[in-house]
Amino acid sequence: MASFPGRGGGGVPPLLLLLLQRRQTRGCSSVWALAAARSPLPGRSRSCSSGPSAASGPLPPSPGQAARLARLLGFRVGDPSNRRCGATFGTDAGDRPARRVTTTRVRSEDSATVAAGSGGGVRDDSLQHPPAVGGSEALRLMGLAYPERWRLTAAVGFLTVSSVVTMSAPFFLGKIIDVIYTSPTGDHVNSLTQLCVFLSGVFLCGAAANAVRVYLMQTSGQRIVNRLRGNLFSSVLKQEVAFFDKTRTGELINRLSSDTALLGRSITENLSDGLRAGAQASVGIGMMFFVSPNLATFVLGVVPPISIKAVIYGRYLRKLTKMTQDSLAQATELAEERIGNIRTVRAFGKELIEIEKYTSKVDHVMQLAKKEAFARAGFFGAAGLSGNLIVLSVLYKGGLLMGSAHMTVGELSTFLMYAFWVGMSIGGLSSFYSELMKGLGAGGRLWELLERKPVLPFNEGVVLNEETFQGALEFKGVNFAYPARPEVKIFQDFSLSIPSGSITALVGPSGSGKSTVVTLLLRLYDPVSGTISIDGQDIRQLNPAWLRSKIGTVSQEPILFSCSIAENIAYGADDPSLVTPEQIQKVADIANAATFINSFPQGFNTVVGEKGVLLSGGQKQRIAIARALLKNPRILLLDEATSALDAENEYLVQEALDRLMEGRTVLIIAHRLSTIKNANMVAVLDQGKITECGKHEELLSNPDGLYRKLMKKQSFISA
Ligand SMILES: Nc1ncnc2c1ncn2[C@@H]1O[C@H](COP(=O)(O)OP(=O)(O)OP(=O)(O)O)[C@@H](O)[C@H]1O
Repeated sequence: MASFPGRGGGGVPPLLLLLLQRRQTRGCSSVWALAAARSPLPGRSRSCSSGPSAASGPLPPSPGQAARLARLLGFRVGDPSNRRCGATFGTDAGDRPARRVTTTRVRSEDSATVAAGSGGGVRDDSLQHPPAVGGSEALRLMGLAYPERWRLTAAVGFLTVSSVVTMSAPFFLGKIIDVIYTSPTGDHVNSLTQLCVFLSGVFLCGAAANAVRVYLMQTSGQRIVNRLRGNLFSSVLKQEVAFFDKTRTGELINRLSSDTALLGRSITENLSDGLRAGAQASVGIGMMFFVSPNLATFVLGVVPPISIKAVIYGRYLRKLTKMTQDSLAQATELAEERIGNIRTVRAFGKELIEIEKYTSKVDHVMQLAKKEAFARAGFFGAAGLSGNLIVLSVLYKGGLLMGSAHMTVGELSTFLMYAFWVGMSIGGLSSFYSELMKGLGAGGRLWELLERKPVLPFNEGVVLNEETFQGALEFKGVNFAYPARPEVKIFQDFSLSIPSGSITALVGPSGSGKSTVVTLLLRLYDPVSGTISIDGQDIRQLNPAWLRSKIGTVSQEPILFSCSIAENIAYGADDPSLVTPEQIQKVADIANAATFINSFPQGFNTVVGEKGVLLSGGQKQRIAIARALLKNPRILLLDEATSALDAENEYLVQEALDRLMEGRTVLIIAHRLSTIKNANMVAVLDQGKITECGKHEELLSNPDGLYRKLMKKQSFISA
């Protein structure tokens, strides 16, 4: 039987060797290097980091990005096998009975459409800069965690159990080493077995407690994030359209995906990691003093100066990392925009120029990354060296203490293990702090959005009597400028009266403000002065949601959502989930859409692709008309298609529009002579006001009128 060296014997105990090996296999060449490496560097992966912790990784792609990526990877966007909106229509799905169409309940699709269309442009600076982090932010964070208080309390309980086990392990392992080294041969087997069995039980409890803690923390974090995302999305969708004019869509998506995850993680997993690190660091330091005050004083004299240098270096690294990330973000932004608009890039033949632009951006990323790699290499080299020197000096000092019978081999092992834990925990604490600050910063940006009151009300105000509602429209002395460009006056003393049940054609030069009339009627913006009324009631008094439910719109290029044709049509109803396949079939028939829809293999279940990209212009128009028919609005706002539809398509769309217009108050931005001729009244818009108004023939008879000039320009008349 092998004999073990006794007390004060030379050589490193096997457990120590194991410990040293373990540290090295974790990719860090010393305890302190590992601790320091964990601490100051942003973007490092951390333990238990799935779920909300995904915040520190790359953002998940938006639906638009996903679709674009899918196309790049060779998937057909809209392929039923990878579609996202999966409602089936009629009995197409085999022998299953017809199912009702289900879509999210959102009112006024066209207001959403206009909102989406008007996005981009000026950045809302308030969303760019995170507000200063203060005590109120911390309180709000706690408020967010409040609904999860019982889960979190239980998690903290399990955390305590697992930490106690973790921190008692070195003590007992030291005892085992002493038993091995000091008990007489034969005797130590019993004690060793007993201690190992006991410790296995303790470790098992610790492992179970840790597993439950991780589960509780992760689920609580995800629940908080989900609640936060729901509230945020609801707050964003209720904002006035001018808000979207000033705020980038990407900015909002970032808030929804990244900031919410960061915040959720910060108050659950990160908090739990921080608490554990704090407790373990203090217990560990206490135990180091308990095991050997002499050695503990020596270690605490050596480590802090090295740690301070590591922190300073870490900050420099963090700055470099941020610069690299910013530069990468610019490259990604360029790639996203160009790939998203590949048709335009292709049409202009700018592929090579774009590749060059992207390459130069990526080269810049490379230069920064090289600098970062150099700094990181130096950091890890220095950290590894100092860590190893610390371990060596502790071993040297500990060896001397063992030689003078002030320490046993087990105590030295215990001491080293506690030192290891303290190093890890201090690293964890500094990482906790930086994550907490990130979370608080993200929180600051989120509160702003969450608490932002829309300038225009969303769903409050007067609702008119449905029975007597006529839908007569009137603009009186309206002055208007878009909030994003207040200095450009679009309307000045604009007045127009549209009797109920009549068809009014609005004509005017490009940019004169025809579409703006539609946005004002939908109350996407309020006039600066003057009134817009419906049945004599100022629309500012009306409930905007009710008002929009009475107005149907069909724009030149209707926006469809990336789900089935049936779902797109059902979107027009107040509650799409109540729409039956028969109703959809009926409006599709009236809109001259049923024939082409039924010619698709999937019929009404055909997925139309992002913004309806898989359909032709005329087909999209007819689906939009069917959607408007289902809405059955009293007032119709139409923007006639200018794009050249082929004769057949034009006839079908026109016939569908004629049916749609029957018995409603219609304002039509007219581009075709036949529409203008059939209108009850033609209004000519120029330089912010209505300059002429009357029947086609009356206006034509004015030789100096703008109307006549416009007709001539469009070759509707010859002289
Ligand atoms: N969201 C917006 N923010 C700021 N300015 C806008 C916005 N939307 C439109 N404008 C500006 O308002 C003016 C009127 O635009 P509008 O789209 O109403 O004209 P239009 O007569 O419909 O033009 P077209 O016949 O070319 O479609 C234009 O100068 C345009 O640049």
